[in-house]
Amino acid sequence: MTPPVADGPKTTYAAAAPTTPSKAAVTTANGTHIKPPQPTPDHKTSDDPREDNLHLAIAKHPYGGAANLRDVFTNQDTAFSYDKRDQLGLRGLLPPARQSLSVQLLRVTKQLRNKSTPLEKYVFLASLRQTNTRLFYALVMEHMEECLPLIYTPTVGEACQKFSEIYRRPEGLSISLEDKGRVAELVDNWPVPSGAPRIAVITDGSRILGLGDLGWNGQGISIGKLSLYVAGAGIHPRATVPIVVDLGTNNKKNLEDPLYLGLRRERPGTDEYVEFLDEVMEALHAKYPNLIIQFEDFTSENAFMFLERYQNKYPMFNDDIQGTGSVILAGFTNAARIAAKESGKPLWDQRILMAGAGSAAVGVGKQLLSFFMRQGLTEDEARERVWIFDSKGLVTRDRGDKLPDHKVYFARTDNEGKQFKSLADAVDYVKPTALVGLSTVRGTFDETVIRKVADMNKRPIIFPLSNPTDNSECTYEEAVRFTEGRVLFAAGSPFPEIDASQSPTGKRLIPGQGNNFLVFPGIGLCAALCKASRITNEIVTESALALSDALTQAERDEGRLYPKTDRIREISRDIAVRCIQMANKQKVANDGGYTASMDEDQLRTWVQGEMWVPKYGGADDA
Ligand SMILES: NC(=O)C1=CN([C@@H]2O[C@H](COP(=O)(O)OP(=O)(O)OC[C@H]3O[C@@H](n4cnc5c(N)ncnc54)[C@H](OP(=O)(O)O)[C@@H]3O)[C@@H](O)[C@H]2O)C=CC1
Ligand SMILES: CC(=O)C(=O)O
Ligand SMILES: [Mg+2]
Repeated sequence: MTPPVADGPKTTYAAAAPTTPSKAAVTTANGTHIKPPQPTPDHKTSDDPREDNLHLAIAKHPYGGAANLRDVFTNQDTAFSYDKRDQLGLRGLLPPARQSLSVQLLRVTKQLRNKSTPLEKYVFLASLRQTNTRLFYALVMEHMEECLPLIYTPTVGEACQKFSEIYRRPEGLSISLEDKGRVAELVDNWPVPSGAPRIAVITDGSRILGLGDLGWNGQGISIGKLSLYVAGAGIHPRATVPIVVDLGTNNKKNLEDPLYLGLRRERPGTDEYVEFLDEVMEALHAKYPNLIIQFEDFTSENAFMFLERYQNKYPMFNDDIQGTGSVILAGFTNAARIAAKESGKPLWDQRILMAGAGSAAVGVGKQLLSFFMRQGLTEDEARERVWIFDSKGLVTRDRGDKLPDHKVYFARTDNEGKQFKSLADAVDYVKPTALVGLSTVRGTFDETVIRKVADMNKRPIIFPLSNPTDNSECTYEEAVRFTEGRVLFAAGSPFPEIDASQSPTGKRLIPGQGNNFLVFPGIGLCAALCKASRITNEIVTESALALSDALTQAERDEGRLYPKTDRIREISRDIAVRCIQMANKQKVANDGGYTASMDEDQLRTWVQGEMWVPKYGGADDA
């Protein structure tokens, strides 16, 4: 992520000693010893981004030992062995004690916990990532549940709002409209050899979480998402490219802020926008043909437009439309099973009212159709079970306003001329079994709305999914209180559990976190490993089914709708396996038949072996 120091020779990344777990024989679950076929010639390059033991290749730096400490990927700080200190010219530049990664972890955990606010913790963690990448990821992975809300939602929201203010040093690519015509040159400046980067997250900062247009400050979202690719799916940090395309901002506050680091201009019209994005996509693809590009936090109309424009041309997906659709399909399937069991009604007998009709809501609505269709409903019957509600009320064909294309599919025609301006009225009309919130507006699920849905259902499904926490349609505490603890709940940002002593049911209650971070790392890992030429809708749906299946019996017994987040690596691996199988079925895997030749156990072992682990290697971890 952070480029290596600029004042020395290029990193020795390409020359690092290769590890070749994929060539090793695989022992399957039944004990068979099978040697997988050899990879295609370009499958393993000397740039292989899994390469972890880069420090082995560091030579004594011509500008002095200190330069070795400044390379964030190779730096081990106090863990450098005495031999290596001699070899690299580090004697005297480090404290005398030599400490292992685990002792370093104790120190940084303490330092993190000594910070008082989430934003201070965010800044501390960002500084650690920019100083010693492996220690940062070891910390995040050791304390996943504690760190996730700091490097991701909700804290990343506040960090993006103040991104220019808390800026310390550059991370990622900033491609601005001023660079039009020379984007390829900028991409060439990215200091990682061609072939190595596997995943980019690109935002234009125009709709960051539910916080609106933050312009260049949206770079924090690309960085946050890619940190989860590394921590959650084992993508090598140097194989990630956080990108902000800066086309200006319509955020007056940013434009007037002397500290703001983006372009000081308003956003251009659609034609200029598209021409620029085309240039960016071409430049990235030309240098890195297998790069997976995740679109993140574009305004809804642009999100749909670019997905349609690029999805059959490049290996890309839109996380807000497709990732969110997948993660909510998984949680909804698990919730619907519980509700159906208790009500005795068929699994398909659901009526979903969505507050919000943007990229996320429409993405979720479309994925939910696949749930109904798997129960035997036709597409039209499935669509009849989903209602969308926007800032003007229930979306109907005869409402009188011109609907953008993405709303037309779900616009109702069965309302007999009646319009429903308040969500409470829409609830009376629809009689939903499930409320899904992707409206960006706190309080949309107020007491009246929640109590109505609670009166209609034994186990009401309520998913307030807007981020960050302050934008959530309701809190977990409210949902539990107004449903007497019967709610089946998932929110976009984390909420605290409710202790048995405070719970209306007398049992500990655990909220779900329905957030696309549970699926996008697995989808990206799949696409990167099998070099997918396209990320098809079927691959995305498969990720949802795999996530739903990932829930263990123990987790179900605790009432969870999603697996525990500290199992994210295992979940991402299993999602990647299922998605690779789907990619092979759809003939979009581009690895010369390498993954297609493995059975599921072999594939799981191979995927696991490809996942990067933050450690110094050998004796240096001791
Ligand atoms: N949990 C997760 O994994 C994810 C969560 N999200 C969250 O979803 C939210 C929405 O994202 P996105 O769809 O891209 O954003 P948009 O801004 O495109 O969509 C917001 C939608 O909400 C509607 N809306 C606004 N006010 C109200 C209201 N009072 N009642 C009902 N609807 C209202 C808007 O109406 P109109 O169309 O009339 O303007 C619009 O349709 C964000 O907060 C984002 O953080 C997004 C992706 C993933
Ligand atoms: C989670 C996410 O992608 C969003 O809130 O936009
Ligand atoms: Mg998003």
